[in-house]
Amino acid sequence: MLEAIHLSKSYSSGKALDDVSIQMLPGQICGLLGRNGAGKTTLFRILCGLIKPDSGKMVMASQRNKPVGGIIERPGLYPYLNAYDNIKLFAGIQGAPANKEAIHQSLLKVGLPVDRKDPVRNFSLGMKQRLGIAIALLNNPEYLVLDEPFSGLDPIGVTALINLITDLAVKENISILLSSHLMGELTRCCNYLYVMDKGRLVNKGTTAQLIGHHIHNFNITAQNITSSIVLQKYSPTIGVNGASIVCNADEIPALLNQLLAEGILVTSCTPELSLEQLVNTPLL
Ligand SMILES: Nc1ncnc2c1ncn2[C@@H]1O[C@H](COP(=O)(O)OP(=O)(O)OP(=O)(O)O)[C@@H](O)[C@H]1O
Repeated sequence: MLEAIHLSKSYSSGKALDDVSIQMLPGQICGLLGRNGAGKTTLFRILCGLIKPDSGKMVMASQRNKPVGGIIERPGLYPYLNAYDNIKLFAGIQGAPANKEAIHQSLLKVGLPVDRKDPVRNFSLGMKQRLGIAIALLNNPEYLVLDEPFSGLDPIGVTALINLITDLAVKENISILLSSHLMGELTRCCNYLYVMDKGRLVNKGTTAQLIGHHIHNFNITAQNITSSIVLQKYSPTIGVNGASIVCNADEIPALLNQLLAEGILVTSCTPELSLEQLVNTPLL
């Protein structure tokens, strides 16, 4: 387990981290949510050992030399080298195995082709993220931190990266911490969420707990939803293919049953996720 305990950090611009504590359990995928300037990157820099906190400490149960790997902001790649040579170079710098077999394994682990010979400047953003992750994994870390990994990716790229992250946590038993200012992506892959605002931790809990406590807007898709009587008690906003309602998450299962009994076939029911709700109504 990795524990960051009461971390604080100030810059000349002010306090970037104020008494922040988090935990990462083996194989857990944690999300760190926060608006721009919330302090996410500062926390990641401390976790990766790039800067020291003014106060607080990190406690890690690990036998490894370099237990934390990560990408802060963008993966730092050599754009004029191909993927193979990038890995070879970083493996050399980090003292990791740099033979052909090890490099091929690194590429395969993140779903990159082993035979692509052109420079990485030609790669899509998603491929560059994968290569960055391969480099972050060179020393077999137990903890991986990824700062804004979904930034700039299209929905297919986001889904592919979520699949890779989930695979790494399950198959390699790596604890992963991801940051984002968007809730949608994090709730799709994280078991546990931390919410930061102005350098402070303002909310935390399992993803299900946070959705259950804080999300009250739901979008229901069903073609014949306008004919529902039961939905009227929620004063729905009716759209072309569905309706939006405000209710508690624990009312949803019964409502879906009632809609089915009315002959309304719901094809999706999605919580409308909002960072504002998590920041403004803390659970801590
Ligand atoms: N090297 C630095 N020198 C001075 N101030 C800094 C430095 N790095 C960060 N800050 C300030 O600390 C605060 C937290 O910044 P940080 O980058 O950690 O937030 P963030 O949540 O990662 O934001 P973003 O999503 O915009 O990257 C901000 O007010 C920022 O301006």
